[in-house]
Amino acid sequence: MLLQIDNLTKSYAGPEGPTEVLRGVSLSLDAGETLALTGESGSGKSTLLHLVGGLDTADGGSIRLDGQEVTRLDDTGRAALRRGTVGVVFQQFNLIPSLSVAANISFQARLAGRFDQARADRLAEALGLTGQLAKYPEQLSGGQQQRVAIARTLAARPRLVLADEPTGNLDEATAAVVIEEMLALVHETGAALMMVTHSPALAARAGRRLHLRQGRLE
Ligand SMILES: Nc1ncnc2c1ncn2[C@@H]1O[C@H](COP(=O)(O)OP(=O)(O)OP(=O)(O)O)[C@@H](O)[C@H]1O
Repeated sequence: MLLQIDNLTKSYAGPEGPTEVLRGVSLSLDAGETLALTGESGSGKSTLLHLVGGLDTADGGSIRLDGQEVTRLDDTGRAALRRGTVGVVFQQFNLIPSLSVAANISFQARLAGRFDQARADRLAEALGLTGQLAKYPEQLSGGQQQRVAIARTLAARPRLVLADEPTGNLDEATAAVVIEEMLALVHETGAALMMVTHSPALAARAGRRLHLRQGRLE
């Protein structure tokens, strides 16, 4: 089992005391599996991805990823997890402004020690970025930046891809390319994919679908 989540809980401080955002979430994901997570706005989808990606800490429960207990990792351990095991495509693209598009795409793969120029070139081409490689992030549209963030994640060949509305800023044809590339990575490397989406078409491409309602899976 690549990912095993048990009874995960998370609250945030609100104006009227703590709000429970995740109320005992359990799920597991094998290598090679794809999962779409749906649920209305505020149901806790992004929070769940952040916890699995080690970007935030849980209040209770456990997240075992590739044999490691994520909830017990310190900052250094979580950084190592993001460098080597998990690739995230989140709504904030977090591109590095001082690096060209080409350098942004290769950045994570180099950190993970898995850089492969041919793969980076292929991804740039598939995602329609070949003409943008010498530019800097601020010179790109939102949809182009999103594609760079996706290429960067897939170039590093993570074991688990966490994607939060990965096609949110993209037209239908580009969205279809993005999902094909994510599924190809899973197929080629035996990675797993967990994506949050409001798009029924995107959710339909995943092998499994789970719905989050008020912090609980159904
Ligand atoms: N850092 C935070 N501090 C306080 N409250 C937060 C924080 N992050 C999220 N929340 C709250 O937790 C709840 C769940 O948020 P989350 O972003 O996980 O929902 P979501 O299902 O991803 O929603 P959307 O589809 O709108 O992105 C919301 O009520 C939100 O206001």
